[in-house]
Amino acid sequence: MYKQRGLLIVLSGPSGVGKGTVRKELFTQPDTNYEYSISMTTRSPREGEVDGSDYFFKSRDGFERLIEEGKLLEYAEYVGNYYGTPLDYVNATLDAGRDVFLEIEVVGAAQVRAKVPDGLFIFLAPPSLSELESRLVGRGTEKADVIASRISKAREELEMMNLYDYVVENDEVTNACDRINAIVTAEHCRRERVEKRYLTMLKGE
Ligand SMILES: Nc1nc2c(ncn2[C@@H]2O[C@H](COP(=O)(O)OP(=O)(O)O)[C@@H](O)[C@H]2O)c(=O)[nH]1
Ligand SMILES: Nc1ncnc2c1ncn2[C@@H]1O[C@H](COP(=O)(O)OP(=O)(O)O)[C@@H](O)[C@H]1O
Repeated sequence: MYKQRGLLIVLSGPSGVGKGTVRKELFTQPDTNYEYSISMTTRSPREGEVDGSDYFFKSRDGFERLIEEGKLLEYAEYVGNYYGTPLDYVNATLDAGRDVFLEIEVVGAAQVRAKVPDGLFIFLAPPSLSELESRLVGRGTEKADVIASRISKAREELEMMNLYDYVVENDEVTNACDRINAIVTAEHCRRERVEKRYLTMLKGE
């Protein structure tokens, strides 16, 4: 029996643009139907971050073992730390027909694009480069040298914008969430139309 898999939604964009903020806001909305995939990382936890909730915090050896065992859908090294998406969780959730939401950087997103071409890829863009820099500085979670690396990385990351299905500006968090929800709803409608067409064709065989 034909069963529609869940939709893989990828939210990506430069560090400091507000991905985490927008994602957290989306997941507080009662009608949000996506499952958030918690990533693995070798980065140290920030104050208040909880293992298994914000990230699964891993040692470098432990992470490299996951890579060798093929347990990651994608991974990337980002400013000195590994980040990656657990493959089994994503597959099991999609197979159960539920949507999965990934919040990842651009190199990993490109790997997901190659493996899951029917995913929905959304790039979160800042209103301007200077606003991006002031958000990174204003967050105050990194030291000056790390902020400088992230800002220079952000310039490269912005060049990847044209590889995405949609670009959403994060001017206000609520606006960005509304735009993302509208895009996901439209994608569901499109997929339903395609599925109906397919099932009608099968019946007519
Ligand atoms: N490729 C990849 N990137 C991830 C993953 N999880 C988080 N990231 C990205 O890694 C970058 C650094 O994350 P983090 O250190 O938490 O900083 P922050 O997102 O800027 O607060 C961000 O761009 C995240 O979106 C993942 O599983 N895979
Ligand atoms: N729309 C917005 N307007 C102003 N500040 C924002 C907005 N979205 C996020 N921020 C702030 O920008 C900083 C970086 O946001 P964060 O979600 O940590 O970014 P990312 O996860 O992309 O690195 C945080 O201090 C956050 O409060």
